[in-house]
Parts: sequence; C-alpha cells; structure tokens
Amino acid sequence: MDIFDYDHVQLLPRQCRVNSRSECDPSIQFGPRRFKIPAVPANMKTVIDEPIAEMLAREGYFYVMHRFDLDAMAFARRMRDQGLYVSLSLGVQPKDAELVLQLAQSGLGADYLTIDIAHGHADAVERQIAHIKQHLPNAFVIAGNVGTPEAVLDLERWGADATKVGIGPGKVCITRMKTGFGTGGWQLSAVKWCARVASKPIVADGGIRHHGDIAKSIRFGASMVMIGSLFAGHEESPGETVVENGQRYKAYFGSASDFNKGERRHVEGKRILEPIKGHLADTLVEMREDLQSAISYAGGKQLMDLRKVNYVVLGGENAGEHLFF
Ligand SMILES: NC(=O)C1=CN([C@@H]2O[C@H](COP(=O)(O)OP(=O)(O)OC[C@H]3O[C@@H](n4cnc5c(N)ncnc54)[C@H](OP(=O)(O)O)[C@@H]3O)[C@@H](O)[C@H]2O)C=CC1
Ligand SMILES: Nc1nc2c(ncn2[C@@H]2O[C@H](COP(=O)(O)O)[C@@H](O)[C@H]2O)c(=O)[nH]1
Repeated sequence: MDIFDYDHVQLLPRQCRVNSRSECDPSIQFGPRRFKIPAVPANMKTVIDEPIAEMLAREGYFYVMHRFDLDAMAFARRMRDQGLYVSLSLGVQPKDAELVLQLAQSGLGADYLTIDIAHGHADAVERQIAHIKQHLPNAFVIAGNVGTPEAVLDLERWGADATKVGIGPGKVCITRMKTGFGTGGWQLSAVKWCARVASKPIVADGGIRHHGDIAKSIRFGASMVMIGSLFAGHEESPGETVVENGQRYKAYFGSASDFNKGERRHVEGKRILEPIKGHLADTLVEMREDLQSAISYAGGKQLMDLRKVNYVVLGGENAGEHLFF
C-alpha cells in the first residue's frame, strides 16, 4: 500500500489547453447542488457560525453548520425564510433522532445532513442513516468519519450518499496520540484507498494546510474537502480574538476538546491560536483562483481534469517509485 501525505506529493503538469486561467471551472456538483469550489469549512464551533453559513449559502459555497449549542430548528427556519438551502450536522444521540423528526414534521426538511462522529464506522450511524432515509428521504446524507475502505463500503451500503474520510489528521486532533489510531500523517493515501472502492462521493476531512492540498485531494478521489484551521483565522471567524505581542489571533479548538465539550471526558482535541489573515470572502476567492491555476497545470478546463494527472512521491525510501505515466 502506498503511504504518503499532502506534503509528500507533487502533481505533474500536462500541456496547457487554455489561454487564461479564467477559462478553468473549479465548481463541483455535490448532491443536489453545484458549488463554486470543492471546499467546505469544518462543522466546528470556531470555524462556522450562522452569519458565515448564510454568507456561504448566499454566495454559492457549500456549508455544514455545526451541531454544538445550536437551536437547529430556528437556524433551519431562518435559512428557509431567506430562500437558502439547509445543511446541518447530526450526532447519534436521541436528541439528534428527534431533530430529524422535527425537521420532517415541520416541513422545513433539510437539503444536506452530515452525521459526524469520531468513529463513524458504527451501528449507531447505520441506525441514524436509516432514520433519516425514512423521515427525510430527499436529504443528501454525508456520514463519517471513517478511515478505511471497509468502512466506506459499509456506510454506502447503509445508505450514505457521501462518506467523510479522516480520523485524526486535523490540526487540533490528538486522537493519534491519545489512542494510537488514525489517518494522521497518511491522510492523502487514506483518501486514495477509500476513493478506490467508493461508488459515491468522498469528503476528504482534515490535514489541509495549503490551497494546493485541495487539488491533491481531488486528484486522489475526493469530491469535497473539509477544512478547519485554514478557515479558522479570519476576521469573521467565530473563535475568540486573542492579541499576543501585537499579533491578532483567533482561537481554534477541536470539537472533542474540553473547550468544546465543557468537560474532560474522552478528550481528543486541543486548542490553538490561528493568526488572523484577513477576510473569509477574500480567501474563498483566492482558493477558487488557485484551483483554476491547478486545473490549468493539469492541462484541463474542469475540476475533474485534475484526476488525469500523474504525480511523484518525494523523499523516503520509496522516492521516485510513483511516477505514473
Ligand atoms: N475526525 C476526527 O478524527 C475526530 C473528530 N471528532 C469530532 O468531535 C466531535 C465529537 O465527536 P464524538 O465524541 O464522536 O461525538 P459525540 O459526543 O456525539 O459522540 C458520539 C456517540 O458515539 C459514542 N462514541 C464516540 N466515540 C466512540 C468510539 N470510539 N467507540 C464507540 N462509541 C463511541 C459516544 O459515546 P461515549 O462518549 O459514551 O463513548 C456517543 O454516544 C464530532 O464533530 C467529531 O467529528 C472527534 C474525534 C476525532
Ligand atoms: N481528532 C479530532 N479531530 C477533530 C476534532 N475537532 C475536529 N476534528 C476534525 O478536524 C477536521 C479539521 O482539520 P484541519 O486540519 O483542517 O484543521 C475537522 O473537520 C474534523 O474532522 C477533535 O477534537 N479531535
């Protein structure tokens, strides 16, 4: 099995087929909608809040609202009142099953539902998918997180419309250190191996440190990329603003950290500070432009042309063994 992560891989250019990068289209059809870019801010409390969700929905980006201390029904109603799509997160507790019933009975429904727990290859996820499919059959269900092809096959068989791949590669993850498990350090390979067996879209979740990592995720089979830290340090980000030595930061903490949970039980996340790098809208534009450039290097015009390029794996004893022409 090839083992590599984002920093170990570089994509190889193919002859350019456009006169301007503006001819390259990085949009993606994901479930019932098409979005400007294949990237979504992580459904974490220090990454997304209601104003950011509204902005993303209005501007043609994908969003997944977090599920912590949120009145999800009120949020869904406000989105519907503005003619915006509804994309919520769910756990696997009775209150999450109850929310599905409330969304169905109120007629609000949901366009996207993301079942998002630490160990998504679980009976509780199978039950939750079945519950959603029974009561909200039109909702596009993303389920995770998982880190193996076997898990992807099971979640798809259970009815998930997309699976989210990534156990422990996140910047505020400590799962690997606390439990010894995960895809941290080889997330891109995990995406590749999961995508090989998948018959439905894969969401690559965690470990993205540069915009080019989005193109790499697409190359290895992802259709959407979930990103926490790169989105957490903006003026609009919901985390607390902290000033240290004249530099402004936003707090970014894991959903399984004691900061999010409010208790020290099964803590698998930490808190860090992300330097504030400007406005979210500007980063989204830059991400789109960088993807347009990437598609042009791929010798293509569409996002999926990225899948056609060769790559090299740098460094290590396997260096040079992965030149696929
Ligand atoms: N991508 C990643 O690597 C990780 C992401 N996270 C994120 O943190 C948030 C909180 O996660 P989580 O604690 O799962 O959410 P929840 O607190 O909603 O827990 C989900 C349910 O699954 C149970 N559960 C959790 N982990 C396991 C496990 N390893 N084996 C069996 N049962 C388990 C929990 O019970 P009990 O608590 O009693 O065990 C609980 O009933 C989520 O958004 C999740 O995505 C968390 C860790 C890793
Ligand atoms: N192991 C943990 N993973 C977590 C926690 N909170 C969130 N996450 C995951 O991280 C990604 C974001 O990763 P990044 O590298 O882009 O910052 C997020 O989408 C979750 O899947 C946590 O407490 N522990």
